[in-house]
Amino acid sequence: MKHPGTSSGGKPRTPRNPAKSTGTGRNFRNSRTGYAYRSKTRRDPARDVAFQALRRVDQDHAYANLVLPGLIERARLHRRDAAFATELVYGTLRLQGRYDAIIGLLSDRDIAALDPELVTVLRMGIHQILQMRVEDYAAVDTMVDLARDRLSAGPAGMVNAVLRKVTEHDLSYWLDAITSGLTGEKALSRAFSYPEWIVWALRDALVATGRDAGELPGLLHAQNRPAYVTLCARPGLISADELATAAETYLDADTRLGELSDCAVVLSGGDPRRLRAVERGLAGVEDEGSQLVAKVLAAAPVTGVERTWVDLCAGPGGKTALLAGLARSRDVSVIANEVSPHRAELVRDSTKAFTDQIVQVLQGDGRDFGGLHPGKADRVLVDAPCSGLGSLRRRPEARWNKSATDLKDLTALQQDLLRSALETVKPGGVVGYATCSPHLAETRQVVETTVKNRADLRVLDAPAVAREIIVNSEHDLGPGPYLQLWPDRDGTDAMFLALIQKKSPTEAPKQSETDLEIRQ
Ligand SMILES: C[S@@+](CC[C@H](N)C(=O)[O-])C[C@H]1O[C@@H](n2cnc3c(N)ncnc32)[C@H](O)[C@@H]1O
Repeated sequence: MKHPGTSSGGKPRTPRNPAKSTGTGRNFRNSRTGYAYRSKTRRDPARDVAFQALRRVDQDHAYANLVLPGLIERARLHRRDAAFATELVYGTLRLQGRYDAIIGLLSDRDIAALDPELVTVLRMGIHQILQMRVEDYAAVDTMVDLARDRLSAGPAGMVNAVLRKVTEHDLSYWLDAITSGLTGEKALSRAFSYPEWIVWALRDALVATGRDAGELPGLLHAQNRPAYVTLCARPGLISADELATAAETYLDADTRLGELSDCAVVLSGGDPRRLRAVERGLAGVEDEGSQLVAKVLAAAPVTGVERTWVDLCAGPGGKTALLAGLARSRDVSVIANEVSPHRAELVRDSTKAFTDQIVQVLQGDGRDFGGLHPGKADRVLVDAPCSGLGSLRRRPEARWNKSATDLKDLTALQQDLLRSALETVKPGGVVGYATCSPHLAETRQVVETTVKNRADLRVLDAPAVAREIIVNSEHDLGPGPYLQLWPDRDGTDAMFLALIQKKSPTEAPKQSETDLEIRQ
């Protein structure tokens, strides 16, 4: 099979593969992840930090993005080493399914019978050899040292033997080897390192949104690449241009403005927390797809004078803060609701640049909100808790922590939250139902089950609303009525948005308008 980003054929690899990617990709000036053999000392600090982080994720089910910064800080890694450790951790986690298949070919024991710490070292080594700009000898030697240091001499010998065999061939050879005899989704699952149920889910979602199943490998590849950090310049507080200038000046980063959201500033690198605008809440880290979801909801047609918007599942508050900026300019206030006390605090922090008159944060179960505040809001956002299959670029371990059975509870919760939102919105108002997952069970099926037989509701054409406000009006957002963004097509997380309007009382309900075709 052909795999994006690899050369064809299974030739023995040259000592240094110029096609190797750092994984950080697209032509920004200051990419600094190139990293060779750092020292001859036993414990290479960057690799040791990566090992510890990977063990915490494996053992304690920790989130890489939460444990890694602390480990980097404690080890006092410099910027280049920190970038190396980050790439090693994220890349190893994403591609561990592929690497486990290679280990399976090279080991005489089943991978489940191997010491998990040894498996971690092997995965790290294979990632450096096949994916990173690290010389083979450096990858092998440092991993042998790490195994000797963290494990013992026996496993170090196995690390040496396995990794040396890996260096004998290039990525293309190994992809052919691990997919030999497999076809279709099984082969894609192996090669691109996804659980098979996710491959099927992404395929079904692609096809349902009018795309070709042949685009699936490109999507899987895109979800394996790290996402650029994107900032949102909150409307009325700072402009995207001002924010970009600040990032270039203080982070020494290259920037580009968004193609979809006029608030978006994409960074080539740098720690955005160091920006005063971020510290003061004038801007925040937020994927362009998430920004677009909030902006499209704010742009949807509603009737009557607007007073209140509600964000039903607000934590940690990225979309609330963007909505607040837009609401302020229209003399509207925002109520942000969040069930988790900790995340409600995060919403307060995200919206600290706005007064209490603009944003009020409540802590409570969103499922009860509609019953408590019926007809309260002109616009309601339900950014529902979901499987997160659309943000795998940012959550490297997520694909391994979720299972298809998790979806049952999630979709029940999503339906309850959507029903509550529909109670909260006043006639003539609009509910935006969003997920950072393209899974059909969490997206259109939730919407279609909920609006079925409700003559008082209509589903609006979300891509049509989006087209009116996106920066590049030529950008193809696919057919409506739902907006489904894709990392490979749009460069965003795979966010979903449905806009549902509650008809105003003067409108005679027409049953045909809600007779959506439900796909089983
Ligand atoms: C996808 S996140 C929302 C992200 C947020 N809109 C943003 O842009 O920062 C979903 C949120 O829903 C919250 N949540 C889960 N169950 C909830 C419930 N029953 N009521 C309200 N919020 C809930 C989660 O704690 C989580 O913070």
